Amino acid sequence: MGQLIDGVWSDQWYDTDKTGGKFERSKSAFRNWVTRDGSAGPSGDAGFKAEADRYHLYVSLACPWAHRTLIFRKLKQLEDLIPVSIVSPKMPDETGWSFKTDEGSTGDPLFGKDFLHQIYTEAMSDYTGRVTVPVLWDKHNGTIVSNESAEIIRMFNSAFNELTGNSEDYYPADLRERIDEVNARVYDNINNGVYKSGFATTQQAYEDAATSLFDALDWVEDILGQSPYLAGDRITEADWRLFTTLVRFDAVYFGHFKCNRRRIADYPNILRLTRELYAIEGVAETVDLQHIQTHYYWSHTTINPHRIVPIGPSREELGFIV
Ligand SMILES: N[C@@H](CCC(=O)N[C@@H](CS)C(=O)NCC(=O)O)C(=O)O
Repeated sequence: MGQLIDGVWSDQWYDTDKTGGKFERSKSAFRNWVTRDGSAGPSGDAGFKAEADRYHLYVSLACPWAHRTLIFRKLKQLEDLIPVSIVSPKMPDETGWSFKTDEGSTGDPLFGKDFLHQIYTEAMSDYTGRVTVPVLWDKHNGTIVSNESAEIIRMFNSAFNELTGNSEDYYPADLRERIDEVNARVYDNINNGVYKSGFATTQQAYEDAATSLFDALDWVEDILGQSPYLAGDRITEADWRLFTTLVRFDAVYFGHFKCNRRRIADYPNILRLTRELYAIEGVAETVDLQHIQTHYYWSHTTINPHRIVPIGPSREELGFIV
């Protein structure tokens, strides 16, 4: 996995030497917010007003973080307002994410670039850091609004409501404290926990991450035994943030990332939630198992040097379709 250094691509893998074999995720760099009237959001600059034909979303169908933004784009009826470009599922160290159409990318209709790192340098010519999806691009200011999925879904949740007429709220004021609390544990131990387990380079770091992951899944299973959703009786952001990890779990994290104490299919309540969310209109079409499996097994050659992509499982085998 490479990164940009002073605007130049460099093919370095994550350095876990300094952290005792532990994978540590770096912070996203672009942190502006689209708001209803263009005023500043919780971070970054003002000047990103919610408007039609202004923003463009770059995603990978394989990536759980980008997947959150695709789901919110559907749920909030933003498809006509915010077009999307999809990168190739293959992410080689030599180039990072690409727009190769013969590998399943849509290409880059906006700029005609070959690689996602060129979108980052289009925004900031001397950018240093990781080149990640999702990216929310602003055509008006010619820059990246945000490359932080947790914040992009909050923008999608409310900033465009007047344009779409959709006022569904997945982060309602009365549940915020509970949602934040659930998100914190789910992020650290589950969403990012699978990566900490898979990218660990010492036995101890792996065992610590995998153990915390399954403790957290047991905790989620308990919550879902008492209430239909993570924050009570309404579907919220907390459920969607967990969902994108759940739909990948048995297909890639169980094998490729060695998260193999149990499958999601072994947790009745978690499986029930996964199925229910999967069945919501528009959601199944955001789940692309081929991109998911190809990305992980093909791209991480330190874990899977021969790039062999397994033959399954299918949606039916995963139990998503009842
Ligand atoms: N904090 C970011 C993380 C995004 C992220 O790590 N995306 C991965 C794909 S799943 C990526 O693009 N990785 C490329 C890299 O780290 O070089 C977010 O949630 O938006």
